[in-house]
Amino acid sequence: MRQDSQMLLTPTEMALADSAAVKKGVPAVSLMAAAGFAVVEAIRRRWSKRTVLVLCGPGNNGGDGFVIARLLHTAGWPVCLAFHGDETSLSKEAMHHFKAWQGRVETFSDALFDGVELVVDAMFGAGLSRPLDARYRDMVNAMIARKLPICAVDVPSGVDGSTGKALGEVAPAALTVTFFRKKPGHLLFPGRALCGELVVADIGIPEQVLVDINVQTWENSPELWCQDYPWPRLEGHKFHRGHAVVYGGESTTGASRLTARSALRIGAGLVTVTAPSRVWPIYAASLISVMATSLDEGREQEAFAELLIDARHNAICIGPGAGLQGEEKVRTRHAVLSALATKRAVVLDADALSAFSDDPHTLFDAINGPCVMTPHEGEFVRVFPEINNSPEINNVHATDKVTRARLAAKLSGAVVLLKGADTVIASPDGQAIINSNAPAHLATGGSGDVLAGFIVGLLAQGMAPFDAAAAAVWLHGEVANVFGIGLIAEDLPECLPGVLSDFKQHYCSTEN
Ligand SMILES: NC(=O)C1=CN([C@@H]2O[C@H](COP(=O)(O)OP(=O)(O)OC[C@H]3O[C@@H](n4cnc5c(N)ncnc54)[C@H](O)[C@@H]3O)[C@@H](O)[C@H]2O)[C@@H](O)CC1
Ligand SMILES: [K+]
Repeated sequence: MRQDSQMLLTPTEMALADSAAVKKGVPAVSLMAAAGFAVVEAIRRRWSKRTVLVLCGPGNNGGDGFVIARLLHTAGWPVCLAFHGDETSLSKEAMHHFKAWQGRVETFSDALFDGVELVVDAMFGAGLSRPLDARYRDMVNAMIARKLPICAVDVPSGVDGSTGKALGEVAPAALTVTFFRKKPGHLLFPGRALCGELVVADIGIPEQVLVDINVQTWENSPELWCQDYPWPRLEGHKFHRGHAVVYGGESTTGASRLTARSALRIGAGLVTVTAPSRVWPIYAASLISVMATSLDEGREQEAFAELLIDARHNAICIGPGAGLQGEEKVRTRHAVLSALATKRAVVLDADALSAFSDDPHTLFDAINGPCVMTPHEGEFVRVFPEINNSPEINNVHATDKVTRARLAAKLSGAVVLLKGADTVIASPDGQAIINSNAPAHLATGGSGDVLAGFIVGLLAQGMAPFDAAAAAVWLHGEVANVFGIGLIAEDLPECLPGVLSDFKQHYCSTEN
């Protein structure tokens, strides 16, 4: 996966990009000037001339602040610049711009905010390595108390650009201007909420610097996977579009029915729900284009395994409504192991994951083929308890969602889709995608069942697990955006066709 435009750079990777640009002949002073210029442009597009306070920290984030103060002053804005740090430790480029500032340099104090209408937060960016020292913290608290609009340079001070974690109190920005590429911390919560509107500015770093940086994290977008999207082909027929099997349980039958319908809507040629014979009539009476197969009473496990002997059943989803009570749990576990033994594409969601909370390694050992796991945070903790105690993540910078999902993928051998407002999809080879298009109203009962259905439907059509997971998550979010408030899970598959045709028109212009 190379899609340069969607790459997310960690602060360390951004520093590599920065120094590679300097090696290629772009002076560091110019990069800083361009960064400051971009922030001023963004400010002037959003706010009319007003009194501005620019708070500058000790590193290059503060250096950008010196440029911003100078350019706003030149444009006739009333500007107050305050700096806290050791002047003699400024980098060469920051010193250059510090000297170019002709006005007064104020020391940090609460009184600075009097009469101010906009604050530029240029205290800390990529170089933040620990919670803020007291003087900076006081300014952050003052910003929070005054409720003034804030434009943050690179990230709101206190947000870790790599993890999105807040190292202490953070004043939320109305606008954040970052440079060259977004950082993971702009998309991961709470960072995402603290950034406000996010602008990415070109500051003259040549794109070629990315070739030597082994970027492993992307923002989800159709550009990452639209080339491999399995559109129906004229010469194809339903058997070419795969046959998904969805394991149906006894008590919550709606969940697997939603999954099955979603798999069909996203284009699987055939979808079968299997159900114990006792409850089969419920499925049979309520499903039309989805088929319902009855598993004989007393030999459900064998019957499910026998069904899977037919290799045309090329993608299997277990979890939604599968059941965890008594015998049901035994059957759920057995179904998971039978499905994995086929080495065909398998989606494991909800109960299929929780059923292995006592012995997750039994599950991991069985994964030897294409597999996508879709835990939410609670299920993740149950299935990957060791990750939460791992020494590898035993520091504040690493306990983020991307790191945990990556470790889980490596440990299990499956693509791990860790759900939430900032869903992360990680592959065992270390690649990770952060999703950013999900609206708040997507958090509704059954929406996870639909997501599992979208994934298994794409797997049935031959899409690779990492791409299928990313595509399903993006389409899921997009459908919710298009439908809007009032959405219930049933609406998701019904609203998918319109979203699919818009997506096809936008991203897949050549006919298949
Ligand atoms: N990397 C790039 O390509 C570019 C970076 N630029 C700016 O440079 C910034 C990164 O600069 P730096 O690496 O100097 O990082 P910062 O400016 O974020 O801060 C680093 C400095 O703060 C100190 N520090 C860290 N945590 C502290 C704390 N809690 N309390 C007190 N001091 C603390 C460090 O010892 C170091 O002196 C970016 O965020 C961006 O704003 C721009 O100038 C444009 C180009
Ligand atoms: K900042």
